[in-house]
Amino acid sequence: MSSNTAPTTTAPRPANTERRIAYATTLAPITAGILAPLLNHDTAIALDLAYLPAAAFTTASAMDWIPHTTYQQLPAGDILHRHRFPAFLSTLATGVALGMGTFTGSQGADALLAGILDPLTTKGIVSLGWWATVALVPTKLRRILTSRKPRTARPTTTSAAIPAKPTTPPTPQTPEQQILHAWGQHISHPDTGSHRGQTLRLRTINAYRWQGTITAPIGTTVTVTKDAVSSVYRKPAEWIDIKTGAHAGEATITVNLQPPAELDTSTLAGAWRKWAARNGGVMAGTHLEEVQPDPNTGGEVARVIADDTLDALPTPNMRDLVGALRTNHLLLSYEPSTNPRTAVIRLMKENPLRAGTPFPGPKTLLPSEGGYFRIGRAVSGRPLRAQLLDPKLGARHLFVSGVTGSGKGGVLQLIALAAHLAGAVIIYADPKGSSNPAIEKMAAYTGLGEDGAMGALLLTEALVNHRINLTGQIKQKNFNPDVMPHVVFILDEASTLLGEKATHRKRATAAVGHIAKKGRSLGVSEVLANQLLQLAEIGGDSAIRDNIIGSGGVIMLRSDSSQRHLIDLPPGMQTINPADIPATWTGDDNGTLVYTDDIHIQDPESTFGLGYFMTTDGVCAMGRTYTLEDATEHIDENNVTEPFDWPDWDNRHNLVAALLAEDNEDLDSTTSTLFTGAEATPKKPASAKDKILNTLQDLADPLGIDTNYTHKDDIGRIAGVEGQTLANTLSQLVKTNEIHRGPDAGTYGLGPAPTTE
Ligand SMILES: Nc1ncnc2c1ncn2[C@@H]1O[C@H](COP(=O)(O)OP(=O)(O)OP(=O)(O)O)[C@@H](O)[C@H]1O
Repeated sequence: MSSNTAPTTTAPRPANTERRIAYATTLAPITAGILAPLLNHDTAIALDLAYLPAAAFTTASAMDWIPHTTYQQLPAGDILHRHRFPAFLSTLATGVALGMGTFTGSQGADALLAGILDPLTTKGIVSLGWWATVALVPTKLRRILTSRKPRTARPTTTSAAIPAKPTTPPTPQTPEQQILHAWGQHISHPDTGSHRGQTLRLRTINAYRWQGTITAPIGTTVTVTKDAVSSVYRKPAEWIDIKTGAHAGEATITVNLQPPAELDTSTLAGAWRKWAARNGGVMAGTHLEEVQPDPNTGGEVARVIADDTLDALPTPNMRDLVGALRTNHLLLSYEPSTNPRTAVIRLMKENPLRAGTPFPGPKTLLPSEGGYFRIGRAVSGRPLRAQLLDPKLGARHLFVSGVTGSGKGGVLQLIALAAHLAGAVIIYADPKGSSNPAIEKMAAYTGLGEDGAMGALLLTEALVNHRINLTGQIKQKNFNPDVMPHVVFILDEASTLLGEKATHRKRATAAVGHIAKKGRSLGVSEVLANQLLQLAEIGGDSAIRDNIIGSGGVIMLRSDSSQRHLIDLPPGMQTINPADIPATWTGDDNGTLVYTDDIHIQDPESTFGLGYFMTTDGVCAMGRTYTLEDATEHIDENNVTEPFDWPDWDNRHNLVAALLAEDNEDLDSTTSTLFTGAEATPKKPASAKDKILNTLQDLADPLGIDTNYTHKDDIGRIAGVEGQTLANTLSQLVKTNEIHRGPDAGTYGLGPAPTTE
């Protein structure tokens, strides 16, 4: 739909009227010249007097001094206006003829009319000038004088013409015409408009609103105001929106014909505009697009877009945004996207996560081509996915944080089940004791309690060391699951081993850091769960946090607000605050102020599993894990994968015992406060180092003169230390000069290597 300035079509006029006026205008001077000498004195004076106002009118008309409203009042005012210049010439010539005829009689009139025949005289020159003026009149009016077609007054535009006095009802018939007419009359009209020459082109019109484009004359800008439009169309100014168009001389206009949704604060659009996006508001400089109902939540969802004045959306303080939209944290979801100018806002009536999503079955945990499995649902309905093995990059790590009861165990169980179903080896360390029996059923090795968990950790580290050697030998650069199975090491309550007061802190920190660093290409994933993300809780080693979270991401369940400052949250997600998640779904602040015994208090439902999921899947969203209290029914205990690439696996229990003993020995040498006295000292198993040194001492020359060398196989057999542990311990003892290599390959002797002089 398009139109220019309001076409104000005048009523059809009898065709001859204009022609008659043209003839009269043309013939008036000649008629005056012929008749004037014949008039008696009184008639001549009356005619002269009548001439004066007519002359004044045509002169003023020719000079454009007469207001258009005056023409509108006159019969055939539009014709008078259109032919004002020939009318002026005709009046001029008529005045001269009238003057000559009435004041000098027939002699003067003859001289004026016939003087042209004697052009070289003064009267001839005057006559020539008069005839030239007279001749100019029909020349100007020739189109009308020669026209044979009945002529109707042509439609005119208000920017160029004067609306004629209507002879038929002038009201435009269609809504479009009415809008354009009113615009042409009151806004763009070249003489009377409030914003002259600023024309309107309509684009759309319906029962709710009309929209169009305002164009200013070249070289000027659009200055039409909402107030001006409001006054013309009798609509409140806040129903009207005027925005800059493609260039300074253009603007787009929307006039709502009924209260727009943006003004109704019970809608998302209204609340956003009035409270969130207001000047100085939490989301000033933004607007909503694609606002639509959200069947999942009974509320509304929309895209938040940065206005042209902003480069990127501001990062809202969620508390402010929740307040601005008059809602609560559990009913508002704000999801930024990778595009810094857009985000998704969801204002819910009912949080669909409250009801929880029952675990849909093992197939949801099977990895996609890219290694992603589903562990829950985001508030948008999108599945929440995590990844432990990337087909190209290798193993991924994960961090799960949340206060006690927030559902970390539930997340770990789902992750373990995904690993189990995918045929991965699970090594499970649970310092709390048996807090997740289902995971134990899936694990190839489980270490319970503090020491047990430490053993599982050291076992995983030894496996990583084995794979470092193995991949070096077979020259394998990237992880290949056909050569070695994927391993998932799960450490719950990590601070028990890594926290400031943890007994095994130093050793455990080194091991966790080592696995986090080397695990990717060796196919060993590390999944840590802890209440807090603070460095003090994870060995004081930022590399651990960075390597784990930077690898597979973090799942932040309900926690305290400081946690979000500890990691680099994805762009835009600085808004999230795990402390905003309440412990229960009922937390109505608008509840009763005064309680009596008969007031029913609803039992609260836990928000376990509810949190922010920031995994490598690219979305960072509020979501909740599937409801799965116990995974046992989905576990195949006869199908628990073991690390077939590691020969020492069969000896894992001895190995763990030796590694723990070694660690305890180190602890002993540095810690004297662990035990209160000699009587209280528990008998610890000897470490591999002790066993080897004792063996070599037993085999040494009793006189201490010669050095006896023993083959490592014999040392291992006598000391009861095997495989990798034997090799590692021997090389460690050589390094510390407690033993040295013998002249024959694979033999060792006690003490530092003898000096050769
Ligand atoms: N995904 C889930 N499905 C069903 N129930 C769950 C789920 N997650 C948690 N729960 C319920 O919430 C309770 C507490 O969860 P969970 O033990 O996982 O919390 P946590 O964060 O590990 O706590 P803690 O640190 O004290 O061990 C569970 O005993 C279980 O009843």
